[in-house]
Order: sequence, then structure tokens, then C-alpha cells
Amino acid sequence: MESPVIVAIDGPSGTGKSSTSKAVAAKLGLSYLDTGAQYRAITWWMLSNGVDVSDTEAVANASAKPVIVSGTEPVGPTITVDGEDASGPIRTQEVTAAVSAVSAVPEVRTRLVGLQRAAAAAAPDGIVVEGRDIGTTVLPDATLKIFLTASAEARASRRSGELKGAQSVQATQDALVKRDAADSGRKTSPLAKADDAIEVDTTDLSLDQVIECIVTLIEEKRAAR
Ligand SMILES: Nc1ncnc2c1ncn2[C@@H]1O[C@H](COP(=O)(O)OP(=O)(O)OP(=O)(O)O)[C@@H](O)[C@H]1O
Ligand SMILES: Nc1ccn([C@H]2C[C@H](O)[C@@H](COP(=O)(O)O)O2)c(=O)n1
Repeated sequence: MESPVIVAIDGPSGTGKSSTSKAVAAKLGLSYLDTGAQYRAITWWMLSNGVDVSDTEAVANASAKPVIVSGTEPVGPTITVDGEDASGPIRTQEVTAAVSAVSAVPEVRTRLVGLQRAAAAAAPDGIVVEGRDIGTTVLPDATLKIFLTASAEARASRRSGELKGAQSVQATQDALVKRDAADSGRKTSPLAKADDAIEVDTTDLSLDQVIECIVTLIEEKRAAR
């Protein structure tokens, strides 16, 4: 029997990690894990439970409390916090504005990295895991590591399409760049490309082209085993 294939997909915000990872996993019959959703979920719990997210010690002390469960089916990934569906609330502007501060706290990262490694170990045929530190820290022995990039302009224009004009493209771009700087600048496992990751610049590629490129790279890795 073939050993499970583990794919790490990292990169800055809005480069297409979620859309690409879900589609690749669905095409190849693999599980899928959105680790950003887990950082958002713990942030939502902190905000909902009156924890001051700028107080590192308070966040660290509370980090073991929420029960976070991720469903890894790529066509319908789920996330619950203390048994409650969190898929909507974790996408609010309030959570987006606070998530970088919470995810910089080492105790939060230790807790979630444990969940992420457990999910990868439990995936029967393999998994596509997306985030910021998957190739560098969470799954350093992944079969394939991809680092997605795209220009700030392309990423802002993609996100603005989703927000349907609720925010100007420039404001969206400023927020993306600010979050990337915080995620890249933190001490504990910052957003970074692993030395052995393949960089794919998606600025001028359609989503289908990116998906095809990564499926091909996985098939090449499988054939070489
Ligand atoms: N290659 C592409 N061309 C055009 N649009 C794309 C491409 N890839 C993704 N998109 C679109 O860009 C938006 C952001 O994509 P997605 O949510 O997958 O990015 P992400 O890297 O996971 O972002 P985040 O880190 O903020 O969660 C989505 O609307 C998606 O449909
Ligand atoms: N492996 C990860 C995944 C995510 N984060 C943090 C940093 C992001 O700004 C935030 C939200 O992620 P998104 O939903 O935009 O993918 O979560 C991290 O630190 N490490």
C-alpha cells in the first residue's frame, strides 16, 4: 500500500491557499486542513470570553481552554469551538484584526500545532495542510511543500471581489500587507518559505492553472516513490 501523501501549502494572505488546497485534496481523494481557521477559532473564543487579546499572558493562560475540532473533508470542511459551529464567526473583521496577535503567542501555537500534527497522522490516504508555518515547523517531513505568492495588488483585488465593495481595494490591500508583516515578523514560527519548498507565483495564473500545477507536482512525487 502507498504511504500517505502529506502536502504543505504556505504563503501570505489571499494567495489562494484555501481555494487551491481544497480543490487539490478533493481531486486526489486526500483530507484537507485549514490551520488559519484554527487560529481564527481560538481568537474568536478569546474575544467571546472577554480575554484581552493584547495581553500575551492572559492569552497564554487561556490557550488550553477552548475545544477546537476541525472536520477535514475537502468539499465541506468544518470547525467547531466547544461544540458550536464557528465557521461564520471566525470570518468577521473583528477576528481578522485580532488573529495575528493571538497567533503570535507561543502557547497558542504549541496547542494548535499538536492538533495539526494529530490531524495529519490520522488522515488515511494523506492530507493537504495549509497555513503559514506548515513546511517549516508543523510538518517538516512533508512529501511536497508549496509556497504560494502573488502581488499585493492581485491579492487585494481577489479579496475585494469577495467583500463585494464593502471596503476599498486600497484599504483591503493595506490590511493584507499589515497582517503579513505581523505574521512574518513574529518570533515563534513566522510565515516563511521552507528551504525545500517550491514557490508558485499565482499573480498571473488562474485558479485552475494553480490547481493543475500542484496536482502535477504531487503526481510526480508519487511516481518517484
Ligand atoms: N489564481 C487565482 N486567480 C484568481 N483568483 C484566485 C486565485 N486563487 C485564489 N483566488 C481567489 O482569491 C480569493 C482568496 O483566495 P483564498 O481564500 O484561497 O486565499 P488564502 O491564501 O487562503 O487567503 P487567507 O490566507 O487570507 O485565508 C478567493 O476569492 C479565491 O477564489
Ligand atoms: N499556520 C498558520 C495559519 C494561520 N496563522 C495565523 C496568521 C493569519 O493571519 C491568521 C489567519 O489565517 P488565514 O485564515 O488568513 O489563513 O492565522 C498562523 O499563524 N499560522
